Amino acid sequence: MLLTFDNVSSYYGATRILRDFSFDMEKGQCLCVLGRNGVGKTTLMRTIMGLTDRSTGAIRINGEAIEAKAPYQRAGYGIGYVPQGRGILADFTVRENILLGTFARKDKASEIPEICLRVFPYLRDNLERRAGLLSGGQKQQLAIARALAVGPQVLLLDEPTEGIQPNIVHEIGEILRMLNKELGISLILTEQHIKVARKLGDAFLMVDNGRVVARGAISEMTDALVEKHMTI
Ligand SMILES: Nc1ncnc2c1ncn2[C@@H]1O[C@H](COP(=O)(O)OP(=O)(O)OP(=O)(O)O)[C@@H](O)[C@H]1O
Repeated sequence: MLLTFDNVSSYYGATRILRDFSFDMEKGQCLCVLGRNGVGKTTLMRTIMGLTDRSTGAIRINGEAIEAKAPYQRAGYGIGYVPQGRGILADFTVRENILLGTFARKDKASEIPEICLRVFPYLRDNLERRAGLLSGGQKQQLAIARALAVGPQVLLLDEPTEGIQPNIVHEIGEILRMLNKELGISLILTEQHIKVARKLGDAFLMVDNGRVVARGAISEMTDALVEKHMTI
């Protein structure tokens, strides 16, 4: 298994957000994490990276326990993170933003890895542009490029299509599909667009109130399940 969560609880202060959370995912899969706002999807991503205040239970990457590792060490296991809101540094150039991703690499590469620019020609042609000047879709490309600079075996994407113009949602979806199916990078994504989830996902995880309430192959994600756990 690429990633395993075994009875994980995760906390902000004394508040437990994830509750006895268990799942696993195979290498090469695209896993879609679904659920209403506030149920703990972002907290799941942050728990994988070690960014919540505290967690209990076991987290394994390729069978190796990482729950005691610091966030930068987890990145070194090949986990790239595209946070909600993207976390782009507006005053830095495109080049500088991508280079931030390389700091977590084990080989300490100081050049922009070729893959980042091959996937995103716009970024290749605008390396010295200030990142704050980019459009929403271009900033999302930059956040994905920065995560790719880690050299990831798995990419965590928190609402990659949020705040992006409808015509660009499709484009981001195509890029993610290519990373997953052609380059073999595993994906974990939270997604509000059920259509995008159904198109990209191999497996799903439905979350409600900090718990896994359903999981399985994406073909098993019925409309009834979506209705029950996603409509307000
Ligand atoms: N830094 C924090 N400190 C305390 N509580 C937090 C913190 N971040 C999130 N929470 C709480 O944890 C719960 C889960 O939030 P989380 O952001 O993981 O949900 P989500 O499913 O990703 O929702 P959204 O789609 O709105 O981002 C919420 O009740 C939220 O108020």
